[in-house]
Amino acid sequence: MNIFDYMQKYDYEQLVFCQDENSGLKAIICIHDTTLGPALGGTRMWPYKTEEEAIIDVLRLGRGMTYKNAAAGLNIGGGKAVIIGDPRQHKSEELFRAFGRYIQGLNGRYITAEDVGTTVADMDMIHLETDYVTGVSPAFGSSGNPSPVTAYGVYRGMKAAAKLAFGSDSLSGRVVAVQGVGNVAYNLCRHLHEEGAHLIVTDINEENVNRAVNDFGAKAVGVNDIFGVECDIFSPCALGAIINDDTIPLLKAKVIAGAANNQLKEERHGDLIHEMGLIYAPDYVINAGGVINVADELQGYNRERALKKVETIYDTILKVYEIAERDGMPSYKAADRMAEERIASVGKSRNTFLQNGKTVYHR
Ligand SMILES: NC(=O)C1=CN([C@@H]2O[C@H](COP(=O)(O)OP(=O)(O)OC[C@H]3O[C@@H](n4cnc5c(N)ncnc54)[C@H](O)[C@@H]3O)[C@@H](O)[C@H]2O)C=CC1
Ligand SMILES: CC(C)CC(=O)C(=O)O
Repeated sequence: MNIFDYMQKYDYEQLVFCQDENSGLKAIICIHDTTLGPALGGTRMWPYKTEEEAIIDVLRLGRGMTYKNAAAGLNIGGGKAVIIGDPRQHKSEELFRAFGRYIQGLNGRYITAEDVGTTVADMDMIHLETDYVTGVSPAFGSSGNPSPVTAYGVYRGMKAAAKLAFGSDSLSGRVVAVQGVGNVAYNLCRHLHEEGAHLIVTDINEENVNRAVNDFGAKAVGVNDIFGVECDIFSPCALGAIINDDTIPLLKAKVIAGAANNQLKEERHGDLIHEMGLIYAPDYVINAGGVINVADELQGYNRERALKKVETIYDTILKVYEIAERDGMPSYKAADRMAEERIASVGKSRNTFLQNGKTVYHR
């Protein structure tokens, strides 16, 4: 991979490699675009097989955050970080503190939070070294674990998608197939169960499957069977690239609405599901609840205000479909257009000179 060519193609600002021999830290921070504000996005800890795999992941995820934050109406740019390592084996105070010092060194250009493989306890350790971390324990005045709020946003977005597909946003009696019932999807299943939806779930982690079966009466199926089950809504809540050549022909759902980042393996898969008449709630629009919640901390956290904003994901999904219909394009492209237009217009207005006109938040 030619990194500079790729960065130029998608207009990345900065890629930071962090290593600390003492703690074993190997991390990469990606700052994609800070037109709207400091880059905010979580830190993923994952046992990447190669360094290239980690670089590609952080670049894709960081750019996704630019679009997510812009589409959510936040004054926040896009970035992400990855730590190469197994979250079950390689976590330590030294590692997260070393990582926190690298974040502090960026002086607010990048602000972190949780993602797959990291927890509130990890953010607390990062917080020992830097202020530029959100999703820290509520005891510090922070918003805590973003997953339940992400789940609430996905639930709201799923209702909007149901309205578009079925003419009613009620999920009562609807069958929802959920792939991956981890932190976000467990909370999503709770909302769906409370509204009277029927759940079909799968996960590579048996404990997580059993929890959904016991708590919400979900039906469990095998990991490869989830794509082809009879259902109204397919909800991808595990990892990315799950809408692809192998899975699309199996889908029986009319709606795709889930929490996972980067659900489309390639853009053409978004075109394909559009041609098939499926309603697709673009991933970064529907899963913005967590980042809306942690971004609220930058103004002094107010949960009520954050949840009110998360509720608007419902309207944002409807707006994306308005643009899609107006401009005759698939929903994923309409979401990109909406985000890009906002970044371009705010970027233009920032051309006016301001003494000390910094966009970095000081907490
Ligand atoms: N936690 C948050 O607030 C946010 C999460 N997301 C995205 O939502 C997704 C889920 O996030 P979390 O719930 O926090 O992660 P998590 O790690 O708690 O849950 C993911 C679940 O998927 C399962 N899984 C992994 N591969 C699988 C496979 N092939 N088949 C079935 N199950 C599989 C895992 O065992 C786990 O239970 C991720 O893609 C994440 O990037 C996006 C926005 C915010
Ligand atoms: C988990 C969030 C707080 C931020 C993020 O990285 C995301 O939305 O993917």
